[in-house]
Order: sequence, then structure tokens, then C-alpha cells
Amino acid sequence: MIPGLNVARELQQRYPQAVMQFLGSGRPQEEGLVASAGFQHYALSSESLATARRRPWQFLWRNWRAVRQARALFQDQKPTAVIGLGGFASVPPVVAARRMGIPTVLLEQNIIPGRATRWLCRRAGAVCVSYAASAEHLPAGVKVEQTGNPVHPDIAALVASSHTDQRRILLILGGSQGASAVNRAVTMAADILQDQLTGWTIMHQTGINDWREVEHEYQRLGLEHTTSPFFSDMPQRYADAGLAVSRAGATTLAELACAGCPTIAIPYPYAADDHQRLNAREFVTAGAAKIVEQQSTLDQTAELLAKQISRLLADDARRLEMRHAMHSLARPLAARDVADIICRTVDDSLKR
Ligand SMILES: CC(=O)N[C@H]1[C@@H](OP(=O)(O)OP(=O)(O)OC[C@H]2O[C@@H](n3ccc(=O)[nH]c3=O)[C@H](O)[C@@H]2O)O[C@H](CO)[C@@H](O)[C@@H]1O
Repeated sequence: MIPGLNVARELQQRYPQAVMQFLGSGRPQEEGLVASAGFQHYALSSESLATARRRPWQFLWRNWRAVRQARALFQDQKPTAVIGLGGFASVPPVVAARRMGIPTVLLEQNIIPGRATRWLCRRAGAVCVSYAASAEHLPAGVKVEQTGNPVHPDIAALVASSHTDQRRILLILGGSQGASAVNRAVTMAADILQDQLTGWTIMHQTGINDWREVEHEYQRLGLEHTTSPFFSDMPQRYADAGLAVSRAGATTLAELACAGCPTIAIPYPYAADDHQRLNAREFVTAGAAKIVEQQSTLDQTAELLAKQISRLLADDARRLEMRHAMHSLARPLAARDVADIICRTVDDSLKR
């Protein structure tokens, strides 16, 4: 969703008269994000794959209805192009667009393309990916373009920020929902590292459920900290951070790259195709991040995490090297490049 918003911002700047509409499955958080970016949102009756196993008829019926809804909307609005953002809710509108001859482009952030991308890619005008390796997981003949993941312009601008590193903020991120296992592992690691963390401020995004508990824990430990269920000013948070501990969601990693923020990634172990671990590995290979695997017990995860944090806190030079490596992975012009590809796809379809 967030990369899609950034592409819409770029297109809106180029074509101020154009109308950008987002079609989703009606999740309130998604609708809120779209509305606060100033775009229109329509909810279709699409249903995710999670339903397919439990209630297959409901899955088929609701998605069939969603295709019909998208079709009716497109007949009325006559869109120039339809862009699939990778989630399952993108399948019905892209299917409807294809049937109506409307040009389509897909965005895929994860190194292993998700099912929606794998299903839709053959007839898409182009698939814009974050990682070069994604092409290996798509059928031959699909037009794959490595654009990087379109991040917010204020985050993209962080690439130009200075490379000297006096920052003493440890940023903890759990992805858009927050991550309970990360919250617990980090607070337990903070307990182990209490002395070493003196002089550092912990900036922790907890998600809604754990906020009180995490806040209470830092107060008990007497550590400098700010906690919030969700930060609405991420560009500033990234700009201030000297080290991050984070889930390995594709967008967060792309943003950390622009910020040049050395990162300890704790991949979500149950992600489809284990894509978070694979996303993070690309960063480890480049020397920009470390991985701490989530273990079967929290104690073990916390212990490994504490060791890794401790090493990096003690090694300013290593963090600076990681900062350079992170910046080398940044794709601050991704939104522009995706917008170019969309425009080219539309032009090509008009010539046919
Ligand atoms: C658990 C899970 O399956 N997560 C998937 C989900 O990630 P999810 O959407 O949870 O996380 P992402 O890393 O993709 O994006 C999180 C976004 O939320 C923003 N943010 C985060 C914290 C905060 O306090 N404020 C804030 O604004 C970040 O700046 C970022 O833009 O989709 C990604 C693809 O896009 C996948 O790679 C992830 O595996």
C-alpha cells in the first residue's frame, strides 16, 4: 500500500488533473492511509487466500463479485491504467482491467514474488521489482523491471544526509502492526544491556497491544526511551536513528536503506515463502545488516539479540561501514522509475 501511495504522489505531481483511486478490501488502516494521503478509496468485496482453505465457496463468490465491481467501476471511470500493488486485493481489479484491455503494471516488493504477482504477471505490461533476484522467480517472458521499492519522498531525501555518525538512538520497528515477539526480545535484551545502553535513547514502535507493557518495562529499567504504538513521522525517526532493530518487511528495509541506518533484522518466521528472511539476507550479503533469527524461546532470541546489539553499540566504525553499505542499497528514485514505466506501458498500449 505505502509504495503504491508514493507512486500515486509522483504521478499526481506530473499530472495534477489526474484522479488516483485506490481499490482495496476495506481494511480500516488501509482506508485511513489512503485518505490521509488525499486519494480516493473504494472497498471491493475481495477475499484473501486465508479464506480459500476454510471457506472456498465464499472465497470464489466474493472475488468473482469483486471482479464485477471493479469492472463496473472501470466502465464508469475509464482508467488510463490499473496498477497491482502486490496484495491479494489487487487480483480482482487487475483481472477486470485485463479483460477490458486496460494497461496493467504490477509492483512487487518482496524478493520472492507473492502469489498475486505470480498469478497476474504473464499478461501485465511490466512487473516492477525491488530486488534483481525476483526475476528468477517469475516465468520467462514476463517483463521485469528492477526499480526498487518506492519510498516516501522525505525518506528518499535522507540518502543525501551526512555520513558522520553521532546518532545515539536505537530505533525498534515491528512493521505496520508492531511485532510482539520483537517487543519482548528487545525489552529482555535491554534488561541484559542496561549499562551499555546508557547514553542511548530507545525509540520503540510497539503496535497497539503491547504498548503499555513495553512502556512500563523501560520505565522499570530506567532507560531513556520513547514508545508509541505507531509513529506517524517516520522520516524524522529514521533521520535520528543510529541503529535499528526491525522486522524485515520489504518497505521498512527499503526505507532503512535510504536512511543509511545499520540494522539488526529479526525476520518474521511465518511469512509466506519465508520472504522476510530472504529480504534480509540481501542486506546481510551487502554488509548492511545482521540477522537475528527468532528462536523457539524468547530467552534465546533475547540473548542472541543482546549479543548482536552489544557488539554494534561498541563498534562505531562497524556501524559506519554498515551505514555506507545501507546507502549503497538505497533506491531513492524508485517512485520516479515506476511512474516512468507506467507512462511507457500506457504509451505502448496506445500505439497498438
Ligand atoms: C508480517 C508480514 O507479513 N508483513 C509483510 C508486510 O509488511 P508490513 O506492511 O507489516 O511492513 P513493511 O515493512 O512492508 O511496511 C511498514 C510501513 O509502515 C511504516 N511505519 C512503521 C512503523 C511506524 O511506527 N510507523 C510507520 O509509518 C513504515 O515506515 C513502512 O512504510 O508487507 C510487506 C510487503 O510490503 C512484507 O514484506 C512483510 O513481510
